Amino acid sequence: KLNIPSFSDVYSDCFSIGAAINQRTIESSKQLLTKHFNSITAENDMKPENLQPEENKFTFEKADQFVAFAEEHKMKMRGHTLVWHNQTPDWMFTTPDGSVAKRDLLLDRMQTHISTVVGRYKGRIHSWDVVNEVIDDSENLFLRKSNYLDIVGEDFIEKSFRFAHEADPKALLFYNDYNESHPQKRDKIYKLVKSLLKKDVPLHGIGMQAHWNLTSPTLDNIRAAIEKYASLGLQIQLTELDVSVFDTTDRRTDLKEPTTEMVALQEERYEQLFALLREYRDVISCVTFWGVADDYTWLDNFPVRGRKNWPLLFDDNQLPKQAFHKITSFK
Ligand SMILES: Oc1ccccc1CN[C@@H]1C=C[C@@H](O)[C@H](O)[C@H]1O
Repeated sequence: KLNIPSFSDVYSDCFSIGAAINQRTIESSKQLLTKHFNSITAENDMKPENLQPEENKFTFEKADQFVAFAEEHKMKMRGHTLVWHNQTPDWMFTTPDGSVAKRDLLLDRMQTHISTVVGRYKGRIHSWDVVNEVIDDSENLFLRKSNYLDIVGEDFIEKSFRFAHEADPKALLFYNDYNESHPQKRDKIYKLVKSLLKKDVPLHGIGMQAHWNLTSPTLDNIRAAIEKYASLGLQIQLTELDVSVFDTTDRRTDLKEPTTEMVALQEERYEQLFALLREYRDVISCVTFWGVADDYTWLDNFPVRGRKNWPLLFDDNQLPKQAFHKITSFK
């Protein structure tokens, strides 16, 4: 049996190695988690709808369990996420009589949510995805249209960071987004973050979600994005890495397992990606995968519900793929 090295040990002088977890995988992948990872993120259980499902009714049991697990196993914890247009309950934007909330009410609720959540885990959560996905994917729009933008206005973003910083001045605060290596979106993320830094907003890093596939984004575009974000003097983290075996337009549903060509391409892709990430180890502080092993990935339901995917470094029997061996034997 191959002697399998610890992923996070091999990368200890590069960056932390993280994984998104949920109630099921914290048990089913416990061995892999404690051996290979030194950072965890709650995949869904620390999103607004799961922490404050009703106004002033906070449900912290699961988050408490994950934070305790991280501390027990000397892992860092990433808080995901405080302000996001998705997975946020409707009450946040609605007055008690059912009309649309106004600016001051929503700002109060944002401050309550952020200060209660960040305050509860003060000194225990190393970094927060304070704001998630506010840049629009279309060419002619800067900020994504959302309830936050419509009701509060553009300053909902800086307010979010200031609320979080007040609640835990030591936590590292991140702006997090996907398609972050596409030149156009990259430039808009850069513009937003630069404008926040100019206003002395407490923002310490950029989260590149890194939901990638076998061909996109190109290594050149990833390199250019890392360079551009690093030029702001911020730390960079990959926060949701997976390498889908399907490209964004491929809706095929016939496969019961990845083709041999997909396996070979994914192996090559992971080897190239980690060679590039190691080159930028001075600015990259953590690489978090959006899952542990192929036996559970959000991509089994996105963008095609019920379509199996095999995006991670451990297969659906929780065994390391050849790609794992390739990226842990560079020394
Ligand atoms: O790749 C995307 C394409 C369209 C919308 C969102 C995303 C990524 N959005 C991420 C994915 C999964 C969720 O669990 C994360 O919280 C979210 O940040």
